[in-house]
Amino acid sequence: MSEDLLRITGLSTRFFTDEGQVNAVSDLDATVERGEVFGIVGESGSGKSVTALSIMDLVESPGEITAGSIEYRNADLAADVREDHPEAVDGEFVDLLGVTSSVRRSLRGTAFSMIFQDPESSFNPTLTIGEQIAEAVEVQRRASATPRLSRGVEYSFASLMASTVLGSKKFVTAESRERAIELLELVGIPDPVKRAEEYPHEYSGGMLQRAMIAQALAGEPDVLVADEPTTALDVTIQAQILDLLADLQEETGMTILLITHNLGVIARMCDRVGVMYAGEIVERGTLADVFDDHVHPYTEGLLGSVPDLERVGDRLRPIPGNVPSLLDDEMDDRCYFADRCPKAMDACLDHPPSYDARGEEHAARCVLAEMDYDESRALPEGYFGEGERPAADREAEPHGAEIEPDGAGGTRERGENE
Ligand SMILES: Nc1ncnc2c1ncn2[C@@H]1O[C@H](COP(=O)(O)OP(=O)(O)OP(=O)(O)O)[C@@H](O)[C@H]1O
Ligand code: NI
Repeated sequence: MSEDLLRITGLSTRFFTDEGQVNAVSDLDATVERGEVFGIVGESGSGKSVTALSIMDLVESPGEITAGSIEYRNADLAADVREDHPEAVDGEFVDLLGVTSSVRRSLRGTAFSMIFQDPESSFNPTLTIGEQIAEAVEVQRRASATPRLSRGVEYSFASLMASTVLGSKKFVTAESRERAIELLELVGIPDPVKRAEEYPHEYSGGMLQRAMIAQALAGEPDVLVADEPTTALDVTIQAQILDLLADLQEETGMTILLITHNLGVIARMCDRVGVMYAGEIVERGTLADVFDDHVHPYTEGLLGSVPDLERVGDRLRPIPGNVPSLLDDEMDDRCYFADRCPKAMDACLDHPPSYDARGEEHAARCVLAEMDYDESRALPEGYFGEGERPAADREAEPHGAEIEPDGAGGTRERGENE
């Protein structure tokens, strides 16, 4: 039996901009089990990256987590923080939103690591790859050698030393350099001893992506958050990087939160998936729940836009209509998908809660989880403005959505996880 590693409840993240309040993530619930690959999929602007940044505690001003809890199961951490933050501890779980930012910082790298679409941004062009990975190893070793609650201080002191006093070359021990070479080997960099001496610009995109994964693994994290890790790569390299992530997951037992706009990648990699729309998870469950037994017409639309998971290079047919504005002032209190939904009914004018659906952990924010579609209750054509809502029986002009196939997905059988 698997156990929950992360329990996210009612998470909301807002950006307080000059244009108004942007509801980037709203009342999001999800659980992630230890050792699984949990996918988050959705159109551009649906809040996938902000969800990841919220988990990593990397949301920057004017953004702010305004509600919810992110509970992380870690018995040692629970024991460490119980005295100072009893209200944040529930058995082995610690609510990360209830502890100090220095505790949060101490978890970055050791408990949670993140990789991004563009690896250039996570390397310094003036240092060799080997040095930078060794530095990450060093920082994590020092962090785990000190009591957790003082780590925040140790961290900033360490990075100050690294950057200004000693220069990172001297800061890094021979042991850390060796570990860096092992990590490069682990992620499949050929001739790692030699490649460790090279600079980021000497690496190809795929190799740099591998190096970033090595850097993220330096602290042996429990959870690797991968935000569109292969989107910028060509198809063959994408497939190789996904295979690498799957292998690493199997070897190390780490948990992966994989963010992608590509359903093929989800089908190939994930155990369970959350579908995001307008800052909410609108449907979540196992691959079988979501691919074969979905409730939400948005999920249906996304899947309908994948012509055939086995075929590479087909253009997708995007869901007609536009992604909604996330400006608080412009969000009506209704189902946010109703204006694009072919099955919108009067009941959809109330904002739906997350309903249990047929599978055990299958949930959907859609009244169709509770009732059948009833044509006599359908909202009239043009209810949300002329031409915005496609009628169920006609095809509207595709525009707006940006879900693209890139061929890296699709080799894994659906239903494998049933
Ligand atoms: N720094 C910021 N300031 C204001 N709004 C922001 C900021 N960062 C993100 N947002 C808003 O939050 C919403 C969600 O963005 P997010 O980046 O999470 O989308 P996404 O699903 O990751 O999209 P993509 O697939 O394009 O990466 C968007 O409306 C975006 O404009
Ligand atoms: Ni994103």
